Amino acid sequence: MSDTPIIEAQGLTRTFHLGRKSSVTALDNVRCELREGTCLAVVGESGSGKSTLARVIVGLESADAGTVRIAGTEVKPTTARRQLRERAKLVQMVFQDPQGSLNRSLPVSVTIDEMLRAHRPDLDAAGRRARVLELFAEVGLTERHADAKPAALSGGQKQRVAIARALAAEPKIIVLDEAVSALDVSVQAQVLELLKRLREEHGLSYLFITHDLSVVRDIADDVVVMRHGRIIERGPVSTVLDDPQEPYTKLLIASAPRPGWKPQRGLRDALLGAEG
Ligand SMILES: Nc1ncnc2c1ncn2[C@@H]1O[C@H](COP(=O)(O)OP(=O)(O)OP(=O)(O)O)[C@@H](O)[C@H]1O
Repeated sequence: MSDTPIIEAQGLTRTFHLGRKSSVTALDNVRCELREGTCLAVVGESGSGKSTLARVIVGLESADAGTVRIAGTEVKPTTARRQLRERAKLVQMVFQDPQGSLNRSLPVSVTIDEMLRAHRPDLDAAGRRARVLELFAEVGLTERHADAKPAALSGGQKQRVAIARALAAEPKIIVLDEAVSALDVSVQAQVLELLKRLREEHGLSYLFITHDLSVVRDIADDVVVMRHGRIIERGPVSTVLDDPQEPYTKLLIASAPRPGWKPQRGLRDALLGAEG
């Protein structure tokens, strides 16, 4: 772990105009830092701006104001192939639904092969095949999985393929947007263990978007809490989750399911009305 930021975002603001009179400020003067080799979780209710923050940070979305520096270099949204490739070398994204990067009529290894064609021009077809199998082994899958079509794999296995695909670019950072949210609890725990191991082995840094506080406790070092496009609380996970200062964070924690938890009537209303 280190204190050197690998991502530094400052003053990020993004407003979506929905019509002549209506608009949503998805990001409102957001500042955050991801320290190299650590995992920063971004939590908050649906619509609080988590995905927009992730998309602006990786350059998929533009900001109206503010700057993002990755490994010391400012990144801007671009459609230029060369710049996109350079960006992808630094930062990869894994989404909630791995299906998006898989072609249902082709073996799942094809998605990794495509990534290697883009990022490892030094490899010929045999070299890429060997690397594909190495990457599958790294995420706990076999040659049989590599040659299967998406429909033959479980949700957890498809998410492992998505992680292998991200690793194929040999990035420094992986942005995971609700990447374990669709998995059932035991599969989720296995994928989280895999992510922890890969972080150690490859010295990766994670920006981890989630609404699930138990996942935050499991994998993250630091956390930022978002509400209405703003970061309202930040700090080490144990400080923020064990001793929250903001009423909204307290309600977020109180409303999170845990063993013995019973839903409380009106808690969500209280959450929505809490002062941030
Ligand atoms: N392309 C877009 N066009 C219009 N509004 C958008 C767009 N993207 C996001 N928004 C709005 O910006 C706000 C923040 O959305 P965002 O997806 O970042 O939130 P989130 O915290 O990731 O939510 P969720 O957990 O449901 O994915 C929401 O009000 C959303 O409707």
